Amino acid sequence: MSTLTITGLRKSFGETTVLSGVALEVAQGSLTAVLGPSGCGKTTLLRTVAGFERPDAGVVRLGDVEVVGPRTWLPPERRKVGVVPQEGTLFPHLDVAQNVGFGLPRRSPGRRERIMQVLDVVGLADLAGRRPHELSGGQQQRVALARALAPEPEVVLLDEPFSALDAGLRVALREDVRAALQQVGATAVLVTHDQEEALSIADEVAVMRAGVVVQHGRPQDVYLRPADLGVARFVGEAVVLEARRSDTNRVTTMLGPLHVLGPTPTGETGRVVLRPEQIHLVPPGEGTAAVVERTVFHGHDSTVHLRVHPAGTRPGSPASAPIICRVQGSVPEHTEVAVRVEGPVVWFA
Ligand SMILES: Nc1ncnc2c1ncn2[C@@H]1O[C@H](COP(=O)(O)OP(=O)(O)OP(=O)(O)O)[C@@H](O)[C@H]1O
Repeated sequence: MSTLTITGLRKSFGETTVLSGVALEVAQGSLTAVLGPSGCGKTTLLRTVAGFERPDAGVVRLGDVEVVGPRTWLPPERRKVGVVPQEGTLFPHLDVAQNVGFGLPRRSPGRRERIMQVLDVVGLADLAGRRPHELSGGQQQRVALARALAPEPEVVLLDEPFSALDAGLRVALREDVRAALQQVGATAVLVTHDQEEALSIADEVAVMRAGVVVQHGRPQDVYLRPADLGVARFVGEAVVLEARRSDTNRVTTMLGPLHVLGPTPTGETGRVVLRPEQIHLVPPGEGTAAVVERTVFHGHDSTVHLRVHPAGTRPGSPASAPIICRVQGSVPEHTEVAVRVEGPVVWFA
């Protein structure tokens, strides 16, 4: 498998610009999740790398091979790219082994062994003789992955491969898919609009917005050091507070003085972003006073919506602000509590 390098990729459909200069590098053997809202150009990006769309400009390289460039255009079948689409792309009249072998030369020696090898990687060697309609949705997607891996592609592209599955199955399958990709050392790009999926299985996350990659990095960095407020709000839940710089790396907010992770604040006023799990409920008097407005139960935890009343303001006054935090169990509405922030925050001027 090779490193995938994309630079300056542009694509418009008529008047609509969909990709406006995408740059992305996916290291050999790693999985990058391309995360972005509906319509930001994720699928178009994948289709361009696969060769199903022809870009207006830009370069795509697989290792040393330029597959798209100013004077290069390799058709899909010459690119060594494996594609796992959303769903329902298996041939219904072929069994599992025949589906997996579809992209392999008919009479190549070792064909059967290769089919069984990749079925083994996805844990389906026992089902080689079944037809697609005899498989669950998750098994069908694993066959689709085996089919993509069979011809030993340089890169594997997965376009929302779990979106048609129910929540529980999706979590289990994405772990299996990650393990299978790792086992064969695949260079892979997974497109998703599900931020939890992106953060949990990818080595790196590339956040796309309006046709460009706005941030690319390890999941922890994208979550804890978002490049801008838009990324902060899209990747996980964000609490945004007005802030005033008080020292080199300190700011004053309605939740008290906070430490800034970086970049160092410039200017006198700005906003800081923190995550709900940084906000802790403490007994009244031990933090900033707040009132519980609503608790939303999720099973594993609850989101508590609070309204904070900074010192000197009255309930309902414009200076009070809504924030959220997470707790185990539940807190009744109208409970008077106090909140304290742990850990650093990120500043935006
Ligand atoms: N063949 C096409 N002709 C015209 N417009 C297109 C074509 N393909 C995509 N678009 C437009 O390009 C934009 C981006 O589409 P794309 O499918 O790449 O987004 P996406 O981020 O994958 O969205 P989703 O998550 O909803 O699949 C959309 O506005 C879409 O309508």
